Amino acid sequence: MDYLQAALSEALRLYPSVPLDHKEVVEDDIFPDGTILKKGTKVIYAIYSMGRTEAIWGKDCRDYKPERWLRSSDGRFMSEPAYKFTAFNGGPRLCLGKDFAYYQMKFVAASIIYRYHVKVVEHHPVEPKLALTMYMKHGLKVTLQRRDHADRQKLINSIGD
Ligand code: HEM
Repeated sequence: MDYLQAALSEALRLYPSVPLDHKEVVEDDIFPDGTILKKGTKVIYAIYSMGRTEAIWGKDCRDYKPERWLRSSDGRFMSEPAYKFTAFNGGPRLCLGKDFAYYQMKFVAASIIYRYHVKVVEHHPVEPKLALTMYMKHGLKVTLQRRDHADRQKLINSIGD
């Protein structure tokens, strides 16, 4: 489950469901870098871009690497600060459904992987469609091959290896 949590977090880093978010300044303020913010100013922050910024995620920021979320010593999942991994917003308005969303994603992924071998159709174009929430422009075409009982049992036995 640690690896699945890491894989889902890595997918949300590169393809956040909410790609852009905006806030309104409630009273005059100054950002740590000196930017002056007047009351009423609208601030847009690009969650999509932040997930692909080298200064935040390092040289391999464009690569899909679930391992970056796993502690090298024991492979356990390590969360990142909400102001670094902003897919769920941060601070007092952090997504209220974050834990529930992970639970749902893991449940769906585990249920499918338990029953089927999933293979993405070769050369299928995978492109994001930017909107208020992000979609896949052409959906995701996959082939499913049902696992037989012995295969499912093997999968169960391998958990924790
Ligand atoms: C992968 C799934 C999800 C992502 C990426 C996500 C992301 C976000 C983001 C970015 C915000 C902040 C929006 C803003 O700035 O106003 C937010 C707020 C919120 N989300 Fe989610 N969300 C997810 C799933 C869910 C689910 C499943 C629920 C409920 C069961 C939920 C409930 C909420 C609520 C109630 C807020 C408003 C919190 C507040 O303003 O205090 N979210 N979410």
